[in-house]
Amino acid sequence: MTTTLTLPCPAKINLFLRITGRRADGYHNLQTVFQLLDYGDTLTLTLRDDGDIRLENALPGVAHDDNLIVRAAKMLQEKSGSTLGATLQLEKRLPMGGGIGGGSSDAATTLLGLNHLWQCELPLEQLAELGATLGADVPVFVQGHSAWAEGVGEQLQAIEIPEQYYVVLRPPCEIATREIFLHEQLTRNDPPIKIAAFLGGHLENSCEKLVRKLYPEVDKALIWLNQFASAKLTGTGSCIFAGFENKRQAEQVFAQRPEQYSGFVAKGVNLSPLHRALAIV
Ligand SMILES: C[C@](O)(CO)[C@H](O)COP(=O)(O)OP(=O)(O)OC[C@H]1O[C@@H](n2ccc(N)nc2=O)[C@H](O)[C@@H]1O
Ligand SMILES: Nc1ncnc2c1ncn2[C@@H]1O[C@H](COP(=O)(O)OP(=O)(O)OP(=O)(O)O)[C@@H](O)[C@H]1O
Repeated sequence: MTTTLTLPCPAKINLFLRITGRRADGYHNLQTVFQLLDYGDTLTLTLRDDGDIRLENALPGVAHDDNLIVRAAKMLQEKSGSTLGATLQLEKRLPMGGGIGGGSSDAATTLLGLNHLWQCELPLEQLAELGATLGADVPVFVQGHSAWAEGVGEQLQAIEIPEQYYVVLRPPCEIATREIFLHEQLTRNDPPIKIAAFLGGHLENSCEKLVRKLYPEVDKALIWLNQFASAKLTGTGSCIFAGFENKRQAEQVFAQRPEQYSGFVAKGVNLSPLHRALAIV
């Protein structure tokens, strides 16, 4: 029986983001394409038979019980009726408040990892539904495929995207998703498009104009990266990205970045590294 698993929590970028309306509960209906990346956090999950859920390393500013990893584990315990517990160790690489889905991906890896260790055998659809209550980006990480998404990101259609290398830069600021979605100047009336429009053209992120205005550091970073390739905001920021045909080109651009930008180079992948590791295809 497996008692320990070490699993990836990949990042995502939104290749474009349209906001098509606002629901009665205040959440926004979106159209986006989630591109999964082969870079992210790493989570080690070890079985405990006393039922406790213990995350060993705290994140700055996040209380133990508020961490999405702990919340996901407790939720699965409750839904599955399992009496088992887990010790969890997180190696955090993804910047928080970056629009690259770090917290959501950690939660998804927790759900899939514990589903396996505790032998709950809940199907991915049910785990995605559970995950959606923790964060709008959890379902795509649970389903594990780059996807066209609608609704608040839970209506997913897996798609194959030509694999490219991305430079992802993190300007020196953190942006709360909530702040952008609550802002009165956010564009909320993008006409809905069909998937063919994405496949055939160049689409924008509807949060970008507002984020550039509120966060001049993001504006500056986009101007810098745009010298090399078309650069865009992911999610509600603060990270930005640009795609390149090969790893060498991406690494050359990344190496020239001004020192105030952190970030990474990653390959866009259609199948999640998590699903590859768990051999769920
Ligand atoms: C912008 C995206 O990153 C695109 O992938 C996601 O939709 C955001 O997902 P997330 O960070 O998991 O967001 P959540 O933690 O679910 O929501 C944070 C806050 O953002 C607002 N929110 C979020 C998603 C959405 N479709 N509409 C919203 O209005 C809500 O005020 C919510 O309280
Ligand atoms: N395991 C976790 N990792 C990161 N953030 C977490 C975690 N658990 C709780 N949080 C909280 O969630 C907030 C959002 O974190 P996250 O890294 O997912 O932001 P994001 O990259 O903007 O996400 P998204 O792309 O989904 O908008 C953090 O500021 C933090 O307070």
